[in-house]
Amino acid sequence: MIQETISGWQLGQWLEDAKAECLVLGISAHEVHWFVQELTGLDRLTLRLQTFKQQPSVPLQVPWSELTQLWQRRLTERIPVQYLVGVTHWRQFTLKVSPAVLIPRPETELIIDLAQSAAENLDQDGIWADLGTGSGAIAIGLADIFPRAEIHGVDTSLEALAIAQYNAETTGFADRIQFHHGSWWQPLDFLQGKLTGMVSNPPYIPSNLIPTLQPEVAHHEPTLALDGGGDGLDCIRDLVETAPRYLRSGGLWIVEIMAGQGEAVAGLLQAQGSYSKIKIISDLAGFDRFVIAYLK
Ligand SMILES: C[S@@+](CC[C@H](N)C(=O)[O-])C[C@H]1O[C@@H](n2cnc3c(N)ncnc32)[C@H](O)[C@@H]1O
Repeated sequence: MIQETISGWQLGQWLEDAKAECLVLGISAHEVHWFVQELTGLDRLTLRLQTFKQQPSVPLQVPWSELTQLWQRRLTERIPVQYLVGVTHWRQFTLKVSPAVLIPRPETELIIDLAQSAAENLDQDGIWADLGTGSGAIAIGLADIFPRAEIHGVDTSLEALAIAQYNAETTGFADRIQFHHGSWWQPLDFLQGKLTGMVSNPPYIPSNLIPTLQPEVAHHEPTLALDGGGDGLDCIRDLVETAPRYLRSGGLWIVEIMAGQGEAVAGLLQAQGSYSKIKIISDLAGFDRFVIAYLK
């Protein structure tokens, strides 16, 4: 609901100041536009071309005082802008986020395309699982690319599952995705041997690295979503060991990993003995980012 307006000229002045503050703190100046875009009715092009400066009044979705206070919290507390505005954009979706969920990352968008191409010769109408669903992003992406598939999303966090459910509803996929509370496969016991594919972006950061991450991540994103134990591979080890019981023969196993973990994860899959066609896949920046395998 529009509660207030501000003159285009005043907004222009504020934007200039906010961008200068970003420069000092090493925050991308794009964030200011993104922040204003979410909290006003202005679109990206209008902000970039600054045509709003001639507008006598720009409508706001929150009072001006609240908008500026939120921005101050961005700068002083290093709260991610997505948590401040309550949404993020991921693939073609606008997803609700809160500090209860990891902010879905642009690099994770690729896992959906990978699942699609890796599943070309599989039964795409089958049953798919997104283990560690968080905001529900991957489950929603899978529902989108596999229009007749049955999707299951699992998380141990009830707060995350409430957000995932909300996102499934607002994106129109609620009837295609079932969310379950529990640890990895445990709530999917009834699907043993039936899964066409498992897609997961599990916690994979080594515990001792978490305090060294940028403050937006280390202080504000849920540790449950980040911490992969001593070497970062605790959850992945679990998924390597347990997935063969749930995947059907030929079923797909895809996991997001951290740069440098590719060889170790491929080694775990190899040693487990039930997988074939194990492949490490790099992201657009050229770092190990995903590992794919198929159940023999
Ligand atoms: C890295 S986040 C990924 C969230 C989302 N899938 C994404 O890609 O944006 C990892 C998720 O795994 C969940 N998680 C951690 N341990 C889990 C477990 N034992 N069983 C199920 N989910 C778990 C966390 O709550 C978090 O939502």
